[in-house]
Amino acid sequence: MSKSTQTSNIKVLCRFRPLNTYERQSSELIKIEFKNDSLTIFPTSEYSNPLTFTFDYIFTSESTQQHVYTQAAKPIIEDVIQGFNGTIFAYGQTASGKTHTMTGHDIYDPYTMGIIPRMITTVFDTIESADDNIEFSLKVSYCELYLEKINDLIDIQKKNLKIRQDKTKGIYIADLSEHYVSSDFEIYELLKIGTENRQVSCNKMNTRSSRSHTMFSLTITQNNALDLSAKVGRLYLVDLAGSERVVKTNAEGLRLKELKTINKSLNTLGLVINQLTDGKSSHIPYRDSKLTRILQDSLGGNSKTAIFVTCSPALINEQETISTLRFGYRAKSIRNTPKVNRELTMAELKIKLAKVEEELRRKAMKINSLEMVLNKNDVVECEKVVITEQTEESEDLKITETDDFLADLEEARFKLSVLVEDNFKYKSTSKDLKSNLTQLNDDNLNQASLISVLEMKIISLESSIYNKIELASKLSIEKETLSAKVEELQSKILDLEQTYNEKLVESEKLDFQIKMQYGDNEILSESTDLIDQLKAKLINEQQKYKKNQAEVLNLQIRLNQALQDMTKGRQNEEKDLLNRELKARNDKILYLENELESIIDNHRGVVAILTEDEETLKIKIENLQEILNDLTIMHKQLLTKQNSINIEKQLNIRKITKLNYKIGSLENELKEKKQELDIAEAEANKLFTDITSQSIYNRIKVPIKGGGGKGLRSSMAKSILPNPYRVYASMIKP
Ligand SMILES: Nc1ncnc2c1ncn2[C@@H]1O[C@H](COP(=O)(O)OP(=O)(O)OP(=O)(O)O)[C@@H](O)[C@H]1O
Repeated sequence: MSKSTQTSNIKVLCRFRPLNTYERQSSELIKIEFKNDSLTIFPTSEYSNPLTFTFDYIFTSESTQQHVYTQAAKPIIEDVIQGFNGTIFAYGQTASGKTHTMTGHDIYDPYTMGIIPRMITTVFDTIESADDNIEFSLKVSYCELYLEKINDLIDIQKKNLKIRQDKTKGIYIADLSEHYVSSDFEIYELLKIGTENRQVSCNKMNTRSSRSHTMFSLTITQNNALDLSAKVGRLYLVDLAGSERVVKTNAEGLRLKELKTINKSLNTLGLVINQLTDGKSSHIPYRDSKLTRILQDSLGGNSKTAIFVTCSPALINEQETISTLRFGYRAKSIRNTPKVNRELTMAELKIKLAKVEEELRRKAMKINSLEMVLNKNDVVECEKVVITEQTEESEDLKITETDDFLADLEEARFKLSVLVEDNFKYKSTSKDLKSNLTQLNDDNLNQASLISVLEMKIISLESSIYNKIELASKLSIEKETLSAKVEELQSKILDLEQTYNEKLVESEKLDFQIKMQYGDNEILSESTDLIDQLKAKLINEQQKYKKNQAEVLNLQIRLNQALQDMTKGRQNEEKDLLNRELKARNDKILYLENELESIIDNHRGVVAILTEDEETLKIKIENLQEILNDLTIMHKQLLTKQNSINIEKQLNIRKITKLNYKIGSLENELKEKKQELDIAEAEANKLFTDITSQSIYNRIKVPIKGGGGKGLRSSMAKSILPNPYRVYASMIKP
C-alpha cells in the first residue's frame, strides 16, 4: 500500500441550467455576473449586498454535456484508472439538473448523455489503449438511499442493506450485488435497469423528480502480468435527491415524508461539510445520516472528489440557488488524502524478502566481527570500530528503511494469510452451497414424492366424496319418494277420513232418518210393540174372522133353514141383506189383511235396514280404524325414518363439511408445499443460476486484456451479445 499522504482539495464545479418552460412563463432571470471561475449574484433584496462565489469551474446554461465531462469528470476517471478512489456527486435544488449532469437524458445519445456513460466510455478507451500485459477486471454496483433505507437497484430483492466498515475495503454496503462486466454496453444496460428501478415522482418543477439518493460504483482492478503488480481504483457516482422547501411544495403523505427525509440527510451533509471546513471540530457527524456515512471516504477521506452544484437561473429560485452556491463554496475547502490503492504482488514480495534476508545476513556478519573485536580489545581494531561506528549512522538509516519495509512485508504477509483464510472460507462456503444444493435437490425429491402422496390422497378423498355425494343424492331421491309416499298416504288417510266422515254423516243421516221414521230405538221397540199389538189385533181379527166365518156359516145354515122355512120372496131379501153384510165383512177382512202385510213388510224392511247398515258401518268403521291404525303406524315409521334420514343427512352434511374442510386444509397444505417447493426450486434455480451465471458472466472476474491500442473494442463489444443482463433485467423487474 502506498504511504503517500498528499492532500488535495475537493473540486467544486458550478453548473447553471437554462430556464425551463415553467420558469420562462413565471419568472425573470437572477441577476448574475460570470467572470472566469467566479460569479457574482445581485440579490433582489435591496438590503443584500452582491455575493461572489469562486469555484473550480463554472458551467453556464450554454455549456454542453461533452464540455462538462471533459472539464470536470474526465480527470477523476483518469485518477481512478491510476488506482485512486474517485467520487463525483451532484448537489442542488430539485429540477436543477443533477440527473441531467450525472446520467443525462438518454445514455445512448452522444449529445445528451451525462458524465456516467461518458466515464464508462473513457474506461474502455483506456483499456483498449493499455499495454496488453495488463489485465483489467471491472465490477459494477448500483443502489439507492430511499427513506433512509439502502436498496439494491439491480437486484431489487435486496432491500434495507447495511453499511459496514473494513480495514481494507473502507466503508462499504454489505450484500450489495456486484456485477462483473466486460463491455461498456453491459454497464449501460445495468445503468438503465437501475435507473428504471429508482424512486421518482412528479412535482411542480420536475416530472421525474428523484426521491432517492443513488450511488453507482465501478471498481477497476488491474493486474500487471510482467511485474505482477496490482492496483484497484473505485469510482463512486452519486446523484443526490433534490432539496425542496416544504412550504413551496404543498406536499403531503408519502411525498412529505420523502421530502423531509431528503432535506434531513442533505442538512446533515451540509453540517458535515461545515465541520470539515471550520477547522475547529474534532468530531465529524458522519454517522448522523446514512448519506454522510456512505460519503465518509469521499469527504475528508481517501478519495479524489468532485462536487457539481447545480443551479436554476430563475429569480423564483434565487434563495435556493444562493444556498446551493454557499454549500459548494464551503465544500471547496475540504481537504482529502487520496492515495493509490496498490498492493504488492507475490513476486514483488519475494524480491523484497530476498533483499531483506541478504541485508540481515550482512548485518549478522558485522555483529560477529564486532564481537570478535571487543573480545580482542585490539586498538587497531578499535579504530576500525570507530570507523564502523561512523558508518553505523548510515546503516541505521538503512535499518529504518528496512524496518519500514519489514512492516510492509508483515502487513503483506498478514494480508496474504487473510486472503488464504478467505480463500479457505470461500471454498468451504462453496462446499456448503454445494451440499445445500444437494440437500435442496433431495428436499425437492421428497417434496415431489410428498406432493404425489398428497395428490393420491386428494384423489381418493375426491372419490370418497363423490361416493358420499352419490349416496347423499340417492338418499335424497329415496327421501323424496318416501315423502311422496307419505303424502300419498296422508292424502289417502284424508280421503278415508273424509269417507269416514261422509259415512258418519250418512250413518247419522240414516240414524236421523230412522229416528225420523221411527223415532229412536224406543220408537223401534214401540213399533215392535205396535207390531205385536197389530199381530194381536190381527189374531184377534182372525179370531173374529173365524168367529164371523163361523157365524156366517151358522147364518148360512140358519139361512138355509129359514129358506127352507120361509117363502121364496122373503127368503131372497134376507139372502141379499146377508150377502151384502158378508161382502162388507169380507172387504174389511181383506183390508185388515193388507194392512197387516204392509206393516209386517215395513217392519221387516226397517229391521233389515237397521241390521244391515249397522253391521256394514261397524265393519267399515273397524276397517277404517284398522287402516287408520296402520297409517298412523306407517306415519310414525315414516317420521322415524325421516328423522333418521334427517340425522343421516346432517351427519352426511357434517361429514361433507369435514371433508371439505379436510380438502381445504389439504389444498392449503398442498399450496404451502407447492410454495415451499417453488421457493426451494427458486432457491435452487437461483443457486444454480448464481453458480452458472457467476461462472459465465457477472460474479466471477471477466479479465479484459489491455488492447495495446489495437482497436479490439468493437469486436469485443460484439462478442458479448446476446447480453445476459437483458435476460437478467426481465427476471428481476417487478
Ligand atoms: N443543463 C441543462 N440543459 C438542458 N436541460 C436541462 C439541463 N439541466 C437540467 N435540464 C432539464 O431539466 C429537467 C430537470 O432536470 P433533472 O431531472 O436533471 O433535475 P434534478 O436536479 O435531478 O431534479 P430532482 O432533484 O427533482 O431529481 C430535465 O428535464 C432536464 O432534462
